Amino acid sequence: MQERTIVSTKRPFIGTSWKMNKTRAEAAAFCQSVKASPLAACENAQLFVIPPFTVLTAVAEALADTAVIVGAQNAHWQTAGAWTGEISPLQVKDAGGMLVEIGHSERRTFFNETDETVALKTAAAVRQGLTALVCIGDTLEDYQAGRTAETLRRQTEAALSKVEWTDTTSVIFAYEPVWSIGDGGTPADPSFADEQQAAVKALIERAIARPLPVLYGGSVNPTNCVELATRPHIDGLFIGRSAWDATGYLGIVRNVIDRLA
Ligand SMILES: O=C(COP(=O)(O)O)[C@@H](O)CO
Repeated sequence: MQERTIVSTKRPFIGTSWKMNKTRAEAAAFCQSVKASPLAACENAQLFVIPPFTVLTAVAEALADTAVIVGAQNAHWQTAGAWTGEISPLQVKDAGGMLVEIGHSERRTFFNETDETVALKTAAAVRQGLTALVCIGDTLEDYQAGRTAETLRRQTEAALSKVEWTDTTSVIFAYEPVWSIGDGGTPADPSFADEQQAAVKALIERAIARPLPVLYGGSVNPTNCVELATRPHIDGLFIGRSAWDATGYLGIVRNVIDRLA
C-alpha cells in the first residue's frame, strides 16, 4: 500500500477520475499499462488516479511501487456509523487511498452536495491524513451572468472554512467549469481559466496564509493540455474522458512534461 503524503508542491499534478467506469479487469489493464511505462516513475509531475470504490484497493496495490497516487471519488464526513451506502475517510485510507475528491459538480448537481457538506467532508478527509481534492466550478448560468468569480469565491471559502491546518494538511483545488465537463462540454479558454485560478489562489492565500495548488478540469484533451498546463496559475490537470484509457492518459502526461522540461 502507498504510505506517502502529498503536501508536494511538485508541478504539475496530472490525474484522472474514472467516474462510474471500469470493471476489475479493465482497471487491472489500465494499471498494467501505466506500470509498463517509464512515466510510472515520473518525477516531473505528480500523477494520480481516482478509480471507483470497487477497485480502490486493487488499484492502490497495483500502483503501490509507482509514483502514482491513488484516491477515492467521495467520502463522508463521519468516521463510522449508520450511513447506509456511504464510505468514510477512514475506510478510504484503510482501502489504500491517499486522496479524496470532494464536491465534484456531478455530486453537487445529482447528489445534493452543498457547500456545507463539502466543508464537512474536506475537514474530515484531512483529519484522516488524506489529501482533499476539492472541485469548484461555475454553472453555465453563472458564467453567462458574469457570476463565475462570485461562485468560485463562495465555494472556495466554504471548503476551507472547517479545516484545522497543520504543517502536513494537504488540500488541492480543481477549477472545473460545469459547462466544460463531460460530453458536450466546452473546454475553458486557457486565459479565462488562468484568470479565474489566479483569483482563487489569491483568495486562498488571503484566507489561510499559504498557497494551495489549483488544477484545471473540464474537456482536457491531448490538443489543449499543454496550453492549459503551461499557464502560470494552472498547477495541473484533472482529466476525465481523454484519460480513461491508459494510452490517452500517458499521452497527455508526456505532452505536458515534455513541454515543461
Ligand atoms: O469531470 C472532470 C472532467 O471530465 P472531462 O470528461 O474531462 O470533461 C474531472 O473532474 C475529471 O474527472
